[in-house]
Amino acid sequence: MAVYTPVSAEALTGFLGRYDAGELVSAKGIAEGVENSNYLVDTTRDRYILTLYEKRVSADDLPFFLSLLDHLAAKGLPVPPAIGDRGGRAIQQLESRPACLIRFLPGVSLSHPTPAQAHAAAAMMGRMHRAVADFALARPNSMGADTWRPLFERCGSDLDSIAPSLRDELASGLDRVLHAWPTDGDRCVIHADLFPDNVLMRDDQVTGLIDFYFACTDLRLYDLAVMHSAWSFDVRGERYDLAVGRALLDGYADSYGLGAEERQQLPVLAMGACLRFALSRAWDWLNTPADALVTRKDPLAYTRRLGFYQEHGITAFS
Ligand SMILES: Nc1ncnc2c1ncn2[C@@H]1O[C@H](COP(=O)(O)OP(=O)(O)OP(=O)(O)O)[C@@H](O)[C@H]1O
Ligand SMILES: N[C@@H](CCO)C(=O)O
Repeated sequence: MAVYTPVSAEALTGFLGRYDAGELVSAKGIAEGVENSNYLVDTTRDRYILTLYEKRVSADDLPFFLSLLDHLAAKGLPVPPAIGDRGGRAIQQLESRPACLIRFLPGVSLSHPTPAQAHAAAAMMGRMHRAVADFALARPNSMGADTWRPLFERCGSDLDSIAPSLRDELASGLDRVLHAWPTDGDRCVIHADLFPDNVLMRDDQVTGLIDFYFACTDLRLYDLAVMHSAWSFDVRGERYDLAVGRALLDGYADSYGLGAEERQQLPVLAMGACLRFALSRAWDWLNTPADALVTRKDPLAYTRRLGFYQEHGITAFS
């Protein structure tokens, strides 16, 4: 569960006192998520999400993320902006961590998306890519292709303690993908982590896109490739769901467009996405203390997907 930083009732009451947000009624740690500490906060006025930013989110990046959320919300996308206190400040300190009070969005996080849900979510991604066309800020991808080999080297031979030959498998994947990585192609601000658990839905309607803390400027289609790798497989990465995979591409094509040449780039972009998540999960696997409250995510679920894309290439996207 992702509650790294406990928040005392006294500290939370003091924090809420800076806002026109009513009096504290209850606060519960949210089990989902691995990156930040999240609480569901009910007050006499409304329901909010309280996020305390942990290891991977730098306080220096928060203005970028919050401006992006404001920009998208102003364009009518269902994203959760941070709330300003009485002085208009959205970024606070709480229990010695940067913290924001965030608008609560309705809906439930998906665990097993249907094709109709995949279609709606990918169409929303396409809307998001259109909506950032006039967003002025940029942020390099802190988990972009240029970071994968250094991260692989930092994991070192310990990778083979996760699974025999994992190091060799990732090494050959990196050689293959980095050699073929596109140097051209549309770039824009992307979400970069649009997993099913970062989309809130009611039936087949998207009610929220959340967790923008990897958002960055990178290849636009890499965002779709991340989504394809995250949505189109069972959790262990063993079974590919053709109907969901197709629905993602159709949904994106309907709202943004997807040319034949662009489709050709998807296999290498998806293999890159697999390396990115296999490596970040492997790093966490090797570096999460045994007594941590967070559930480690399985890196092998992404090496299996990598194997699938290597085997099937463009046929996975037709
Ligand atoms: N604005 C919101 N409205 C409603 N629920 C939310 C909101 N933000 C977060 N949540 C809930 O909190 C959970 C964890 O949030 P989030 O995914 O942002 O955490 P994280 O630690 O950054 O996760 P991740 O592992 O996906 O990077 C979500 O799955 C969702 O259930
Ligand atoms: N969505 C990521 C966690 C954030 O990097 C994963 O499932 O590995």
